[in-house]
Parts: sequence; structure tokens; C-alpha cells
Amino acid sequence: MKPNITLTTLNKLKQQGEKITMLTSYDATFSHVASSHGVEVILVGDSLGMVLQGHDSTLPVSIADMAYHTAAVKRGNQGALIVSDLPFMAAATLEQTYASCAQLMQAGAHVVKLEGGTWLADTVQRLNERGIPSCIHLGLTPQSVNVFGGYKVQGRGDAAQKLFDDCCELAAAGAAMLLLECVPSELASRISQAVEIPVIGIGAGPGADGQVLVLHDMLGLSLTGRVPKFVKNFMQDQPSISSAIAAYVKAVKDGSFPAQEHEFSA
Ligand SMILES: Nc1nc(=O)c2c([nH]1)NC[C@@H]1CN(c3ccc(C(=O)N[C@@H](CCC(=O)O)C(=O)O)cc3)CN21
Ligand SMILES: CC(C)C(=O)C(=O)O
Ligand SMILES: [Mg+2]
Repeated sequence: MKPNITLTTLNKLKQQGEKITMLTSYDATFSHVASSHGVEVILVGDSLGMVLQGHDSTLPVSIADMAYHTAAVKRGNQGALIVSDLPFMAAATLEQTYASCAQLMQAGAHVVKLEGGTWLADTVQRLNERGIPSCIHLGLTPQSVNVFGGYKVQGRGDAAQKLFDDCCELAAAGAAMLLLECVPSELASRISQAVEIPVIGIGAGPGADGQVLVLHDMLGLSLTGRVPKFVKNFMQDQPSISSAIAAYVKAVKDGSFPAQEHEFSA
């Protein structure tokens, strides 16, 4: 039996320069497969609103949905660290944030993930005091798609320094992890080198400390036929789902994923 993955494990991997692998999963069976094929972090993502529920954004997902899927993931998990998304408006006030986090942690999450910037610094500190480590998701935060006016690359031009400063401030406030989505590779590298905590990227280039993809995307399954640039179909050259997930882990570990074709420039 391998020991369970904890934040200590992830910090050690970063220090040793070994890439961290993260993959979304929403049920017991896929969590069993992912965790037993070397995926260190399972993300119960609110992307389930799109890939499981068929919505055109993540906004309709409820805290009850997230708790339900987190509980299922926990039952299949073989030692991975479970990170669960706080869905849209589940952290609008501090009281609500506590109640939402309690539901996710009691369902089986080890870490909660919140979308946002420095305005979360106080929340991060208060959650730590209450025994809840947090991962802060910055860059393209899909719950703000209506503010952005589409799923667009973030952190270009003048926005780069602001994003860098936000990441440093959240790390100093005590965030356990950062997740950067759709940002230029150079910026993600610079942030990963500047903070001590693990930085996971999706569409953030090879310089992040780890990578994440949506399970359905890397299995080549799409409802719309339009996949983001950062996605690679790992089923292409593999005979089974298990071997596709193993190939993803290997490609992240050996640095062959993400390749240049999956990156965004400044
Ligand atoms: N299946 C799935 N995969 C995901 O990665 C994902 C979800 N769902 N749902 C929640 C968010 C939404 N995400 C998205 C969706 C679209 C793009 C996209 O089309 N990006 C453009 C970049 C446009 C630009 O250049 O500014 C691309 O070409 O990839 C990116 C992230 C990531 N997340
Ligand atoms: C795309 C990843 C990072 C996510 O937040 C999700 O799956 O919900
Ligand atoms: Mg999400």
C-alpha cells in the first residue's frame, strides 16, 4: 500500500522538481482508475456542470451537486488528494463560504478550490484557521465567463504583473495551492518560480509545477466538438481508458505534455 498523497507530498514533489499530475473525476470508478494509475490529485471540478449535466457553463452547479460527486469520488479513491470546487456563488459571503466548505470537507474533500483573486486573501487565512486548506484558481476563472465575455486567455499585457502580484499575495496569505488557467506560459513559469506552494496549470504551459485536464477532454469525449487549445486526446494512441490515463501521467512527468501546440503566448 502506497501512503496517501497529502499537501506535504505535493510540496516535496515541487521541491524535487517532479511534475504533479491532476485530473478531474466525478465518480467512484474513474477515481479508482486515476488514483491507482499515479494521478496524485483528483479534482472534483464544477466542470461537471458541462460534461455531466450538459449545461453550457459551470454556473448552474450547486453545492449539493458538488458534495454528491465528492462523496462518490471519496469512495473510489485510492490515496489521491481530493480537491473540490466551490461552485458559483457558494463563497459569496464569509458565512456561506464556511457552510459550503464544511459540506465539501465532510463529503471527502481534502482541499477546497475557489475562483478569484486577492479579495480572497482574508478568506484563505480564515479557512486555514478552521482546518480547511485552499487552492486558488486564477487566470481564466470560468465562473466569471459573463464578466470576461467568453472563455479568453488572461494575464496578457498590463494584466500580467497584476496576476503575478495576486498570486504572491495569496501564497503569502496561506493558500495551499494555486491553479492557473489559460495564461501565457512565461507568466505561469514566473509565478511558479516565485511562490513556494505548488502551482498547477491548464493552458499555462510546461513551466507550472503540475498539470490538470478535464477527464472527458483527455479521453477525446466532447459534447460540442469544440475543444480548447490546451487539450490533448490521450485515447488516440491507447487501447483503454486506464492506459490513456497512465499515458497522461507519464507525459506530464516526462515533460512531453503540454507541448508548444497547447500553449498560449504573451
Ligand atoms: N470540458 C471542459 N473542459 C474544460 O477545460 C473546461 C470545462 N469543460 N468547463 C469549465 C471550463 C471552461 N474552460 C474553457 C473553455 C473554453 C476555452 C477556449 O475556448 N479557449 C480558447 C482561447 C481563446 C483565446 O485565445 O483567448 C482556445 O482556443 O482554447 C478555454 C477554457 C475550461 N474548463
Ligand atoms: C478546468 C478545471 C481547472 C476546473 O476548475 C474544473 O474542472 O472545474
Ligand atoms: Mg472549476
